[in-house]
Amino acid sequence: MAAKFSPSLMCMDLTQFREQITAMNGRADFYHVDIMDGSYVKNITLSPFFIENLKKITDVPIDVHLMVNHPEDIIPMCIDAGADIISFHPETANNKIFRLLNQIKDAGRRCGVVLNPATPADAIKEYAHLLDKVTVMSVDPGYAGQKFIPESLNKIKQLIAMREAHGYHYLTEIDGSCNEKTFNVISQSGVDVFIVGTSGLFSLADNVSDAWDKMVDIYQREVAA
Ligand SMILES: O=C(CO)[C@@H](O)[C@H](O)[C@H](O)COP(=O)(O)O
Ligand SMILES: [Co+2]
Repeated sequence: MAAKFSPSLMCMDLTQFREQITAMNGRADFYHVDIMDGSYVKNITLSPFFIENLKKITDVPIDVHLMVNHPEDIIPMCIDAGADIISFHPETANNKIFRLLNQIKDAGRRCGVVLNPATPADAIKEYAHLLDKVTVMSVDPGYAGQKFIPESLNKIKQLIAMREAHGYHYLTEIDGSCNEKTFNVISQSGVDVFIVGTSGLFSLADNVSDAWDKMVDIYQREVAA
């Protein structure tokens, strides 16, 4: 399967919201929307209000990454705002994981979980059959621009092996510091989706179309190397 790219929109230039989204609409496989509560992680970024406005100018699937202590409070807002895929951190929902995954699925949306660098792959084994996507964090959650954690690559390989062994259908995805320095090692893990933020995409050029072309060139050069 060819690599899929999902720009992390907390890293976009919000002064150019419409221009950047229009330029990426024919190119992005998903839009990654980080929602934080200032408590689970000490940062606050995008919101259901952002999703609602994004939805007006795109058909690209909107993929929400919830970094919040109470995903049950935010999931209904994301569904109402038009999110297509909703993922949360399993540590924040251990006493309600089946209820939340089924709530997302019953609304006709896709569901996923996001694994912190310290959370093992087999944490998902009781509900892996329900998941449409598993995201592996390759930085501790909360901020853009952090250093890549190479231990995350083995987890992706384990998730792919579990998928093959049991016939699960989830996509695998990596979030954190996907860029020129890491594209090659990440691609060797077999991951399906790369989330690209400041270092991998938005900092490459002022114009996001040029930045996208550069990113693809860099990816092809690094992965072929
Ligand atoms: O969830 C997060 C951070 O908690 C990510 O989605 C970042 O938005 C992304 O990793 C930024 O990209 P980099 O700056 O790491 O390249
Ligand atoms: Co994220």
